[in-house]
Formats: sequence, structure tokens, C-alpha cells
Amino acid sequence: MTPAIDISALTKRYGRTTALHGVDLAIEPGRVFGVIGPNGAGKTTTMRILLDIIRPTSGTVRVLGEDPREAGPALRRRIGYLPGELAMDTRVSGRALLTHYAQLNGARDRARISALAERLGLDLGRPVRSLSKGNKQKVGLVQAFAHSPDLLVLDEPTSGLDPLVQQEFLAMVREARDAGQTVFLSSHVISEIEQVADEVAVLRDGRIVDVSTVERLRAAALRDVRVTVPAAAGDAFAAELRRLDSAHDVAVAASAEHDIVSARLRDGIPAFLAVLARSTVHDLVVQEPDLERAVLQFYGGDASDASASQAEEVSS
Ligand SMILES: Nc1ncnc2c1ncn2[C@@H]1O[C@H](COP(=O)(O)OP(=O)(O)OP(=O)(O)O)[C@@H](O)[C@H]1O
Repeated sequence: MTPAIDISALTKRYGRTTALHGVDLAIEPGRVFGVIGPNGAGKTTTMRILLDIIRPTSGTVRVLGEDPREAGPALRRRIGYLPGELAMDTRVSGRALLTHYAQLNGARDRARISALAERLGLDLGRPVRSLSKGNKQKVGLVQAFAHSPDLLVLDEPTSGLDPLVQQEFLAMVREARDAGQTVFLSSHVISEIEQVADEVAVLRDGRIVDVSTVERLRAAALRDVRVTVPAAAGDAFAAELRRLDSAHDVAVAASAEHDIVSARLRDGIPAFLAVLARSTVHDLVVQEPDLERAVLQFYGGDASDASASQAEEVSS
């Protein structure tokens, strides 16, 4: 089967900055593929090369089986593209702008623009430049989805959307996949990608660090566990946990009534259950695996440091 996107040894330099260092990536048709990475990882650069907005320094790219440098508008019409930075300082209404794009893309179903706008809660009558950032993002999304393209390339699609609209967008992505369309989307947070992506590539400093299914990422992720045991039994229980390869950061909080032993587990659930079975346990809490943390480990450094720097970025 011809991949929907086939990237081979892709390198892009901007002067002295190397944005992509020999990236290889193949995306099967009909899949939702997420690329995640911190700011500056090279996500936008990759997408812009796929759209032939910029040209690679070396390497090859095939999009829907074609070379984007040669295929021209016919290929472009088969792609729905949401740029990371939307330039939409126009006086015309959302409806007029979207109708114009639909004409360029050869969309036949005009009612689809209204239907998509309604789903996302977008007022099509207002001049685009008067819209908030989130509403401009909705215009960009309707533009990308309106002509039901074979391939959707979406750069940070949920940026600026409130949680309810994000859910609607994710439903649109699932429907696109169910209709056989391929979706390639980027984000710097896993939480939105994990809900829809079949596969995830982690990009860091212009290199693919890992390609994984969301299930495998989840299996490799750390789970926080908290076990309540009788007073004064915590140390012995903690010692047993520390013997497991899968247990990390084992700690005991003692009180007069009971001890609480906390730990982080990676895999090794059966061995953990065996320790529980040998012990007196009053209560047990196992948290959902934290994928954010699993991915941040690929970014390098300590996961909590990375979380902190991301939080700073969001607040700055
Ligand atoms: N036009 C340009 N000129 C010079 N350097 C550039 C240019 N565009 C991108 N870069 C650099 O290339 C690297 C990759 O940038 P890119 O925008 O592709 O990353 P990104 O993963 O999309 O990041 P973000 O999440 O911040 O959008 C960065 O170091 C960036 O500064």
C-alpha cells in the first residue's frame, strides 16, 4: 500500500539552524498520525515541506504518492491544511472567505461549510478580522475540512479552542478517519493527540525520537499507586515494593491510624499484585498512566522539569 505520507532522510536548514536532521516517516492511509514535540522541534517545518510551501535542503517527500514539488494544485486540492499561524486580517465574512477557499479546492458540497461552522459554534456572518483567536482557528478548521480531502495536515489544530469545541474537533477527526481520510496532526501536548491518534511520533530537535502506538506509550507510562496498610506496616511493605524492577520512587507516609505507601509503577502489575496479596491492605488507588510524562521522558531530562518548563511557557 502506498503511504499517504512518505518522508525519507529529510533535512532542512535555515542558514545555520538545522530544523530537520534526516527525518524518516511513513504514514499509512486511513490513519490518524500525531506528531508531538516541544516548540522548535520541527513540526511546522515538516508540514510546510509536505505542502511545498518551503523546499527541503535534502531528502525526499511523497504525499499521496506524489512529489509535492511537481504535483501542483491538483495535489493541493486533495489536502486540507491548517497552518500553525493563521493570517486572517480580512474584512470579508467567514462565509465569503470559506466559499472562496471551497471554490479553489473544488468543493462541491456548499452546505458542508454551514454544517461544520455550526458544529464548531462559528458565526459565519462576522468579518473574519473581528473574530477572536479561537474563532479564527475555527475558520481555519472549516477551511481544511470543507472539501473532504484525502489528507488533512493540521498544525496545532486545537490551539485556542475551548474544551467543548476541542471535543467536537476530535469527533470530526474520527469521522474523517472512518471515511478513509488520513490525518496528520501536530501538538506540543499529548493529551489531545492520545484521544484520536493511532500512532504518535515524538520529534525533538529535528529528529524523530520515537514512533509508537498510543497503546504502547500507555503501557510504558508510569502509573502512580497509593496503598494504605496498617500503622507501622509501611516500611516492610515499601521494602517489598523496592525489590520490584517496576517500582520507582517508593515512599512511606506514616500516621497513628495507618501508613500510606506511594510508588510509581511501569508495567509489572502482576508482580505488584503478588506483593499486595501477601500483605494486609486497607485501601488501594491506581491512577491512569500519565502519557504526558511518558512523552516528556523522550524529550530528555527529568519529566517534572519538562512539565514545569511547559507550564511556564503556557503562562508566559
Ligand atoms: N524561516 C525560518 N528561518 C530561520 N529559522 C527557522 C525558520 N522557521 C523555523 N526556524 C527554526 O527551525 C526550528 C524548527 O522550527 P519549527 O517551527 O518547525 O518547529 P515547531 O516544532 O513547529 O515549533 P512550534 O511548536 O514552536 O511551532 C526552530 O529552531 C526554528 O527557530
